[in-house]
Amino acid sequence: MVLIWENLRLPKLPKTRTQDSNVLILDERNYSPELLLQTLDQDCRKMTDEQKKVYDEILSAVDDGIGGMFFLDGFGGTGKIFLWKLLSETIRSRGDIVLNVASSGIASLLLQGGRTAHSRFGIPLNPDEFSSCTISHGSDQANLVKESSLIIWDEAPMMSKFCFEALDRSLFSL
Ligand SMILES: Nc1ncnc2c1ncn2[C@@H]1O[C@H](COP(=O)(O)OP(=O)(O)OP(=O)(O)O)[C@@H](O)[C@H]1O
Repeated sequence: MVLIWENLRLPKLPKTRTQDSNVLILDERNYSPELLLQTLDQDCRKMTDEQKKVYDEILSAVDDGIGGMFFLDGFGGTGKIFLWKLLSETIRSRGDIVLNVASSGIASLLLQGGRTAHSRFGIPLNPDEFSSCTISHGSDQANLVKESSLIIWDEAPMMSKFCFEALDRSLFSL
């Protein structure tokens, strides 16, 4: 007997992706697009002209895939976290990944899905000019970073420059 597979109405299995078993990636993609779009719709209208300019510039760098680094400075209460929230919601509503990190545990609590930069990237506690992060090539943590479209680092100037250099060095080797 010959079975013609096309004629058997078997359910189609979803395409498997290499990252489907990475719980860190699954966790970062576990946001409801419908809920995100609902709050986005309201909050996007509230943006000031200055916030909109920053939002557009960062988002177009993400969309164009050109990469880049942006430093946003402003007095307390001028809406930096408000902007991080909008950027995160926009990118997450598309099913893409944003890594929200902060220099301190307290600051990370204000970010959606926030973690300390030390914990997210495995930055050593006392870095020097030769330090690298503990994140290793091929690990779930490394694949999460590679899959991410944007990293938001709140209160970045609170950290030693060696932390950024360690991360930069490590990202090159992933
Ligand atoms: N365009 C806006 N429309 C309405 N509310 C806003 C807007 N921008 C900021 N806010 C609100 O103002 C308050 C302060 O904003 P936010 O916490 O984002 O400031 P911040 O610059 O991150 O402050 P800090 O540096 O102290 O952490 C928040 O309640 C935020 O929701």
